[in-house]
Amino acid sequence: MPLVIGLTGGIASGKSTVANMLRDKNIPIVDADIVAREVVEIGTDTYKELVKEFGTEILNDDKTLNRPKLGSIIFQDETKRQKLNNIMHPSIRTSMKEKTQKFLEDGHEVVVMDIPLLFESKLTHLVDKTLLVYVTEATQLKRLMERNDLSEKEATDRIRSQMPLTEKVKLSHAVIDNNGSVTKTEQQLNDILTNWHIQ
Ligand SMILES: CC(C)(COP(=O)(O)OP(=O)(O)OC[C@H]1O[C@@H](n2cnc3c(N)ncnc32)[C@H](O)[C@@H]1O)[C@@H](O)C(=O)NCCC(=O)NCCS
Ligand SMILES: Nc1ncnc2c1ncn2[C@@H]1O[C@H](COP(=O)(O)OP(=O)(O)OP(=O)(O)O)[C@@H](O)[C@H]1O
Repeated sequence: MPLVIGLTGGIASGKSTVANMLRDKNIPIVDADIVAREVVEIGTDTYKELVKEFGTEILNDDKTLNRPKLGSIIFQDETKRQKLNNIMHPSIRTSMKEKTQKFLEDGHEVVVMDIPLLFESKLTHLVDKTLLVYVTEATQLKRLMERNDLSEKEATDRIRSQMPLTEKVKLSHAVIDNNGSVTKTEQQLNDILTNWHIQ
């Protein structure tokens, strides 16, 4: 029986780090953040709707999306973020379903969907198992500020725009604690895959 795993977490909790470990095991990953970039390439319907809603101020000189600018608008304004979600999420969802289906048709037994907003967007029906990458809020804040070069306020706004990771723990089939070393994270991942009879 093929298995679709929903890999989730919070912003900067370590989903990509775990996704890379799974990729090294030749498990295909369908990454929502990558798909979210594809659906807003210049000229797509989603791109046009975004410009209509938020104006040309969200574009760079070469007409590509100015991601830091759009991020600074939507992460400090819940209403605007909801508008962005309403414009982008349908096309992201459609594309993710198609990509996953394609991997299954190609004969892959396990496919991972990496979806940061798996619980917030109520997408759990798309997957068989949910795997959470958990960190404390202190670790999350520190890693997010460092990785994205954000102020504490900017990083906190982003974290607050998502369901608390402590809530996601209760909803997940398995949890990886990524507060420690990458090696410890990999050991936990391997144990979970063994439990799920994947390796
Ligand atoms: C606002 C955008 C342009 C900022 O781009 P940027 O390159 O700075 O960030 P990136 O795309 O790498 O996202 C980083 C993380 O932010 C968080 N995040 C992104 N969008 C949202 C959102 N609408 N609500 C809550 N958290 C979000 C996720 O944890 C994601 O992994 C971009 O995040 C985006 O297009 N967001 C809308 C699409 C979306 O909801 N993506 C989340 C996965 S479905
Ligand atoms: N166990 C760890 N120890 C130290 N640093 C880590 C660990 N895991 C991840 N990091 C670092 O924390 C940051 C966030 O990790 P990563 O990019 O994997 O998170 P993410 O959940 O995919 O983030 P996003 O959803 O925002 O794209 C990165 O800079 C990464 O190198």
